[in-house]
Amino acid sequence: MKQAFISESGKNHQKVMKFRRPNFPKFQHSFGFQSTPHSQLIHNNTCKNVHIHPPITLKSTQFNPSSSHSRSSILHNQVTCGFASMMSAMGNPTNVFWHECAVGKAERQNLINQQGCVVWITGLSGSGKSTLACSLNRELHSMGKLSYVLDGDNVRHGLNKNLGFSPEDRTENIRRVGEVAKLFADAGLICIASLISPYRKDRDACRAMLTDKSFIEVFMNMPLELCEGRDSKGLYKLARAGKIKGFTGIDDPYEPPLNCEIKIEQKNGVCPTPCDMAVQVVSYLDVNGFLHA
Ligand SMILES: Nc1ncnc2c1ncn2[C@@H]1O[C@H](COP(=O)(O)OS(=O)(=O)O)[C@@H](OP(=O)(O)O)[C@H]1O
Ligand SMILES: Nc1ncnc2c1ncn2[C@@H]1O[C@H](COP(=O)(O)OP(=O)(O)O)[C@@H](O)[C@H]1O
Repeated sequence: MKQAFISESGKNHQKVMKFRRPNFPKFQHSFGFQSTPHSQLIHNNTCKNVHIHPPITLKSTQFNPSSSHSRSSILHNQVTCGFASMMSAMGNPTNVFWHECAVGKAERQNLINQQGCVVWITGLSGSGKSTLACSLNRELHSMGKLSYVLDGDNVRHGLNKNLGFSPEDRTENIRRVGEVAKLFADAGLICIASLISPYRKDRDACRAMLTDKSFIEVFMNMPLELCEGRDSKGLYKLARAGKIKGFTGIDDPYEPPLNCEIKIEQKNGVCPTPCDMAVQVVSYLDVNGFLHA
């Protein structure tokens, strides 16, 4: 049987994966793993990353790394499997293989003495996302830490300039930024992504792209009245006048995070300064070991 099936077995994306292939009779495992909601089936000639809980060890006899027909690498509790016989997941290209390089994320991180991660800032327009992103970027820079900002507004001038604000376009906007952020994190950088990212499922999909707690969701928990009062771009006014349709917080929903790592909010009706907001995030990064390799 030239297929690898992944079947649902329980809640929260816990699934059972069974590999069946005549050339590898021993390679027939069932284990729970986290994956994206879309990954049901691995198709021919593709590779797939799965996050294994708990970590497992696969004997090398189960794979033949020198064979052009099979390939596998195991990093911590993440297994990368590539099988010529597998069939690709939804919409994935066929005949595409994963290429591993000699210099990996760990080496890059050692070089710059930090750990790659994604700081994902979400919140209403006007909640202070860009302000925090820039302030955090500056703070990290002054500490000798390498970071890069992916700002929703800016990315929409280039990579995502073909996207609007329909739910589908927002989902695609966030997916692309999530993928780019993942690459930056793999490069060893602290990637600061600042987007409204109003839908929980889209943010969760970005979280699922990363492993080992390196997705840090920061919720700008500012009341709509404050954001609207700021209205630095005049967009709320236009939205209230019906001149912009589907504006987040007015006639398009914002779904607040349920389990974010960091919440930035007012205290006694006073908003923290940009510097204080950045310090809050920096101390999280420090305590959680991201500021050293
Ligand atoms: N309909 C509608 N809803 C919300 N925001 C709108 C809209 N139209 C334009 N803008 C401007 O686009 C900026 C948000 O872009 P994002 O890429 O962060 O949005 S999203 O994550 O895809 O929802 C957002 O920037 P910020 O104010 O910095 O959040 C707005 O300036
Ligand atoms: N902590 C803060 N204290 C005071 N003003 C702020 C703060 N954060 C943001 N602002 C102001 O609010 C407005 C919107 O901030 P911005 O960072 O552009 O929000 P967003 O990126 O979420 O749209 C700007 O004029 C900015 O100067």
